[in-house]
Amino acid sequence: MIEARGLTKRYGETTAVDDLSFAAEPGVVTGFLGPNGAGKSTTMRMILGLDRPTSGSVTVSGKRYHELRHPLRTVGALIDARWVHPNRSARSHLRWMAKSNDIPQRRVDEVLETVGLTSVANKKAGGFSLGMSQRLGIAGALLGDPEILMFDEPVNGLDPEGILWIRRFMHRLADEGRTVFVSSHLLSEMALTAQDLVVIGKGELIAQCSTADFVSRATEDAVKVRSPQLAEFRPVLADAGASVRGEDGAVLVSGLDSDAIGDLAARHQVVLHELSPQQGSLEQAFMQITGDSVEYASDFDDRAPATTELAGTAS
Ligand SMILES: Nc1ncnc2c1ncn2[C@@H]1O[C@H](COP(=O)(O)OP(=O)(O)OP(=O)(O)O)[C@@H](O)[C@H]1O
Repeated sequence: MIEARGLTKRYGETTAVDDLSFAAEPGVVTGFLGPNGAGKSTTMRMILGLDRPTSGSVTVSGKRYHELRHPLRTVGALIDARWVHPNRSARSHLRWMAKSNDIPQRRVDEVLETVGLTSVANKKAGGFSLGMSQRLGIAGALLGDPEILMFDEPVNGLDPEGILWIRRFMHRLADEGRTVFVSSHLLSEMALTAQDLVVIGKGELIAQCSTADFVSRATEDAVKVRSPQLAEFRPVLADAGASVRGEDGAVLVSGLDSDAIGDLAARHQVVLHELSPQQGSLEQAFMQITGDSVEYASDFDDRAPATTELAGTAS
C-alpha cells in the first residue's frame, strides 16, 4: 500500500503538492491522474525518496522510502525508460541493479523472461526500441519482487501492441496482490487499465474513488432510443418523469433506465429500433471534474460537456 498523509511540497513560491492524502491499495491498478503541472511527478518523486516533503508524509508498506533497507524489494518503479547506459546490455544493466540492492543474480534471468527480453538480453540497450526499453525498465522494477510498483507514463509513445502488453501486465501484477500505481495522460487507456483513481489538480486531491464511480459522478447516464413512433412516445416518457433530448428519429432519455423505457414502450405498443444505455467516458468526466484546476488553460480550451452526446443520430 502507498499512503500519503498531508503531503506538501513547496518550491519557493510554488506549492507543487498541497496537503495531499490518499491511499493506493494492493490488488488493484490505481491510476494517478491530473492536468499538466498538477503535481504528479513531484508526488512520485516524494514516494521514491527523490524529493523531500515540505510537510506531511508518504509511506510505502508503512515505511518512508529512506527507512527501507532494501528499497527495490519493497517498491519498484519505472520513471524514465531511457535511464540505461546505452553501451550496457540489458542483462548487465540488470545485474548491476541487482548487485547494488543485494538481489540474487538469478532474478536477472527471471525478470528478463517475464518481460520477454531473453532473446535480446546481451544486446546493447542503446539500440532498443521504445517498447523494448519500457520492458527493460519494467524488468528493473520487478527485480526485487516488490509488493509495490509505480509507473510514470508507461505507455507514452508505444504502439497498440505495446500498450496492450503493458495493460495486461499491470493487471497481472495487481492480480498477484501487488499495489500498482500508474500515471498516464492517455485517459481512454486509463479507463481500461485502472480500477481505482487518485485525481489531483493544482497539487490538491480532487477525487479518490473507483474509475466507474468517477465517470458516473461526472457524467449523466442516458439511454439512446430510436423509434419510428417517437412523436407519440415522447409525451409518454415525459409523463413518466424522463427528460428527452434530441431530434425525432433518435433521442437521449435521462431519468429512466433502459428497463423502464422498454416496459413503457411495450405497454403503449411503441416499436423500438434501438434502446441502448450510453456511458460517459473517463475523458468527459476528467474534463468536467478537473476543469477549474488546469494551470495553463488557454482561451481556446474547448472543454467537453459532461453529458453524453448523441453522435451521428441527427435525422
Ligand atoms: N524542481 C522544481 N522547482 C520549481 N518548481 C517545480 C519543480 N518541480 C516542479 N515544479 C512545479 O510544481 C508544479 C507541479 O509539477 P509536476 O511536474 O509535479 O506536475 P505534473 O503533474 O507531473 O505535470 P506533467 O503532467 O506536466 O508532468 C508545477 O507548477 C511545476 O512548475
